[in-house]
Amino acid sequence: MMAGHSDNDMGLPAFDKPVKIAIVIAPYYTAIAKAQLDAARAVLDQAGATHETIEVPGSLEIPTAIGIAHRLSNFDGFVALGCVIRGATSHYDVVVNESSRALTLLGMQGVCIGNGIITVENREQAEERADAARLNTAGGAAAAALYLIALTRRFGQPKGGVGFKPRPDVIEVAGDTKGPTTA
Ligand SMILES: Nc1c(NC[C@H](O)[C@H](O)[C@H](O)CO)[nH]c(=O)[nH]c1=O
Ligand SMILES: CC(=O)[C@@H](O)COP(=O)(O)O
Repeated sequence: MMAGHSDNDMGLPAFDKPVKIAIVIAPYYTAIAKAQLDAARAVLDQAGATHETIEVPGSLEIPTAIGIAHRLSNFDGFVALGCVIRGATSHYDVVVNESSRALTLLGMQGVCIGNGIITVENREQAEERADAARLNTAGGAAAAALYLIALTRRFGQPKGGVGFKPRPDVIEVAGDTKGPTTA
C-alpha cells in the first residue's frame, strides 16, 4: 500500500478480531469526494475491515463528527476525507489549519484517525491526490487508521502478571472496595 509521494510500501496490518471503521467525509467537491471514498473503501475492504460512511458539510466539521462518533459509538478508528482548495481569502488557512489541528488533538487522546483531507491550490492537484491510481491519499489515510488500530491492539493486550491483581472475591466500586460477595 503506497500513497502520496512515498516510495515505501508498508503493506496493510492483519487483524485477528473484527475492525470497525467510520469514514467521515466532507463531500464539498462531489467528484473528488467520490474518488476519495472509493479509494478508502478499497483499502478497508482489502484489510477486511467493516466500515460505514458519515457525511458532514465541510472539512471543519470532520473533527467534531469524529469526536461525537468516538464518544457515542464503538468504532475502532476513523478515516477523515475532505478537499480544501485555496480561494481568494484567508478562509483556506482556517479550514486547513483548524481541521488538521483538531484531528491531531483527537489522535493525541488515543483516537485512531487517518487524515485524508486534501489541502491544495487548485482542482488539478486535488484530482491527482484523490485518484487511487495516482497519489491515492485517501487510500493512504485508510491504511494509516488501520496501522494505528493495530498499534492500539498491540500495546493494549493484557499485561503478563505485572502489578497487583484484584482479589476474585472483592468487587471494587469506584475505589470503594466492598467486602467478599455472598451472591
Ligand atoms: N472552502 C471549503 C470548505 N469550507 C466550509 C467549511 O469546511 C465549513 O463547513 C464551514 O465553514 C461551516 O462551518 N470546506 C471544505 O471541506 N473544503 C473547502 O474548500
Ligand atoms: C477553502 C475555502 O474556504 C475557500 O473555498 C473559500 O473561498 P474564498 O477564500 O474565495 O472565500
